[in-house]
Amino acid sequence: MGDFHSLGLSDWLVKQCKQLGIDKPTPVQENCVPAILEGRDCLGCAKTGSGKTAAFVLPVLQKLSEDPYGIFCLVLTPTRELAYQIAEQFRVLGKPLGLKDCIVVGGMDMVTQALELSKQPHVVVATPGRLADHVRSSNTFSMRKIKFLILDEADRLLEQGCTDFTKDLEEILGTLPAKRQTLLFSATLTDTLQELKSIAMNKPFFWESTSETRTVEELDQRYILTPEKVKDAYLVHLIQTFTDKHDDWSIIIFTNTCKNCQILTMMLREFNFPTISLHSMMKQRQRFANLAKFKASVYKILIATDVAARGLDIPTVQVVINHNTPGLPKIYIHRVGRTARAGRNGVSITLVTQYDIHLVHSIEEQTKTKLTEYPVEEKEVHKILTQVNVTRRECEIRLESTDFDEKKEINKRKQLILEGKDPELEAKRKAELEKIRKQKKKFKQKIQETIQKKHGQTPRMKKTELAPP
Ligand SMILES: Nc1ncnc2c1ncn2[C@@H]1O[C@H](COP(=O)(O)OP(=O)(O)OP(=O)(O)O)[C@@H](O)[C@H]1O
Repeated sequence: MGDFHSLGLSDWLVKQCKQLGIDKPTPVQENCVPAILEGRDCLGCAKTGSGKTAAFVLPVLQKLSEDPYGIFCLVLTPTRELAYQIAEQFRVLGKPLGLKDCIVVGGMDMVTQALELSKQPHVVVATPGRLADHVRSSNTFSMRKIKFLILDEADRLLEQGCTDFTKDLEEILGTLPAKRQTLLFSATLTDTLQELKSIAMNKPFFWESTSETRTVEELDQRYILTPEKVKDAYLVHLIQTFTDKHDDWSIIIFTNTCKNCQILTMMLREFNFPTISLHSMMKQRQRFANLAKFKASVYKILIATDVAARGLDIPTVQVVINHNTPGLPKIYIHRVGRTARAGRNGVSITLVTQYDIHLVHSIEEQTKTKLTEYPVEEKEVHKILTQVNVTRRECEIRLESTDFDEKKEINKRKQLILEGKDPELEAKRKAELEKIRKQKKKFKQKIQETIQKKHGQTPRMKKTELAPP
């Protein structure tokens, strides 16, 4: 493995890297940096925590130092927290250049952002929705001369998930020059490769790590098979065990909805665990504040929705717990990738109910790894089961007495109006879809039960002896 000099980077940049403890290039950096410096478009697919951010930040800074102007580079990323993290890397590595950056994300003041954009920063780091708003409403800045377009977590930006970025992306791409370098990075590019190749036009350099597995070797991947009603008792037991044994560990718990995130946070606090949450129903300033407190280890436990699944780089995270089994392998890959980063060790534990076993199988198939059972003293879990479930119910009642659901409804209606849709019609359509979804789920569960009855349990995944109360 060479050093950063041999990749074509200047002394000042190599020195900046050293100051950050970055001495030797990782494979994604070693392969992508020279191609980018040659002027090629680039698609880089490497595992979580492998240094993809520096793989695009370093060559951009090198080129910027040779011909500095603004706006030189635009980085798009799916989440607001990630935009701040990327901007920070640019700022730290680009300090000797006097780099000016501008962060354009939703939930923050638009006028301030417009003012900053008009000052022609070297680098703009943005989430697509808010930048598209600026493109539509303002003519005080131009991206006609940008040299680099970077899509970080590129596959997420192109897929039509719960937040669909494609329209905003189209609008933004329309304001960029055709002659530019386009760099696309993610740990999971393969599903969207064809679409990505059409964005990166001039015969992109494609680099993918050759490893058979799609998760890192340093990650110990575990599961616990549990009935739904015992999940929370397992969670409390796991956290108790980890916090008893390790002073300096941080834990991220992923859950499926904002409401569940809120309830679990309340519940764990009742058990005196230093817990904080991160989800999209929170005000943006609160989101940033909570993340900062977690990063500073003021709180050791972060409960989050998938808004925190991608990109966040917090070295102290030793454990990731999936309170629900992710429905898609790639979500699993990004979630568990919040630990075991940059060569460190880490553990992931996925709580699996009998109805999620097929999801685990498809995760294993995609990641080319086997999850192994996490040993738990079931007697200990039994002891706290009632107390945990009563506490959870109390938290649910407390949350119901607040305007949490109402706020969610208002937010949704606002969003629909902004998208030019009729909230009433949408509600009817959604109710119909929900009915169909429930019927399908029931049918699926019946089939699963019949199969399990016929064939007995999957031998590797024995059902835990604990029964729901
Ligand atoms: N060459 C290097 N040597 C040592 N550490 C590095 C090197 N390059 C980057 N790092 C560090 O590794 C950590 C992970 O890097 P980064 O966040 O860029 O990962 P990533 O590949 O983008 O992961 P994800 O897919 O989760 O977004 C960061 O803390 C970064 O400072």
